[in-house]
Amino acid sequence: MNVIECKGLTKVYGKTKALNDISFTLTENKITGLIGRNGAGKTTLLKIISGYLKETSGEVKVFSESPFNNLKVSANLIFVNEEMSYPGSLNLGEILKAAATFYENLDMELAERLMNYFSLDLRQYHTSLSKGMRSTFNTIVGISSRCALTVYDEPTSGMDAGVRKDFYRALLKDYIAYPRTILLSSHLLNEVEDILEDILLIKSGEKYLHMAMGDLKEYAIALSGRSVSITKWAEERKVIFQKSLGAGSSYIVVKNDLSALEIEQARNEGIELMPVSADDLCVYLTNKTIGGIDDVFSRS
Ligand SMILES: Nc1ncnc2c1ncn2[C@@H]1O[C@H](COP(=O)(O)OP(=O)(O)OP(=O)(O)O)[C@@H](O)[C@H]1O
Repeated sequence: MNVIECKGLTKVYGKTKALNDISFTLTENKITGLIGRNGAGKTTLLKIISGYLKETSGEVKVFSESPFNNLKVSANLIFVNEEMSYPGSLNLGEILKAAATFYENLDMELAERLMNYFSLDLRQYHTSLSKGMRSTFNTIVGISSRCALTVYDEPTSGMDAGVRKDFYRALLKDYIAYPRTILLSSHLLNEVEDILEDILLIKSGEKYLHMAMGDLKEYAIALSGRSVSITKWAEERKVIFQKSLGAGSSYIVVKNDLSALEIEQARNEGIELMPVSADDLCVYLTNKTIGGIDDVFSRS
């Protein structure tokens, strides 16, 4: 079943086109990572899906309905981000109780065990929490609500490394026990790649790719060797990333569509072929230039 369907989704803020003609479909019970650089449009996309913002044009359907101001959609969806605010008069325990009246699958026992593990007191107030503790509480609400669609926007912002790891582990464990559709945004693919099944990469408001994590790991290949040989290989294909290694050597990343014959030919020319990590590849694909930051310092 399709949980999210976007067709030609566009969002314009004044003169800024935050999303430009994005189309994709998410099927149920998968964890998808929405990856993109600062300003790529991740928050805008997640807010439209979650019904907080209206699209400018195109179509978005969540559980086959338009999500904007739609109570039926919001009862089955939780959007977790750092802007989550709660009535100041309620303590954390009361917030959880109020959430349980809206989210019928909320597991209060799990929420309390997670609160205890992360040293959060049910009697504390949201406003008195540190940034990292607020994120931790918000993610506890997100996990224990067990909504059919859980949307996280940079859920670990402010958390220390230990809490981040624990959060992703808790999310994965609960997801395995209670499968649901999870869409989470991050700039840092290496932090989330172990729990992702699919990746949706956006760049400057446009969909760049949407594929299984396993396919992303095979998407590109790096060639390293003498610059004269590498230049020849680069001429024949689209280069995703390139850098000089000094002493007449270069490194390029290209799409992994080399034939067995080409691979043999490259090796015979003394070129080393290497895999490219999914994390590095996402950075290269979303760089503004194919040389990355080195281009700024290059005078030639
Ligand atoms: N309320 C707004 N008014 C005007 N422009 C906005 C508004 N919200 C976002 N934008 C612009 O839309 C674009 C996408 O912003 P968005 O916050 O969706 O990106 P993002 O990928 O979530 O970024 P980050 O990773 O930095 O949080 C940016 O150019 C941003 O400046």
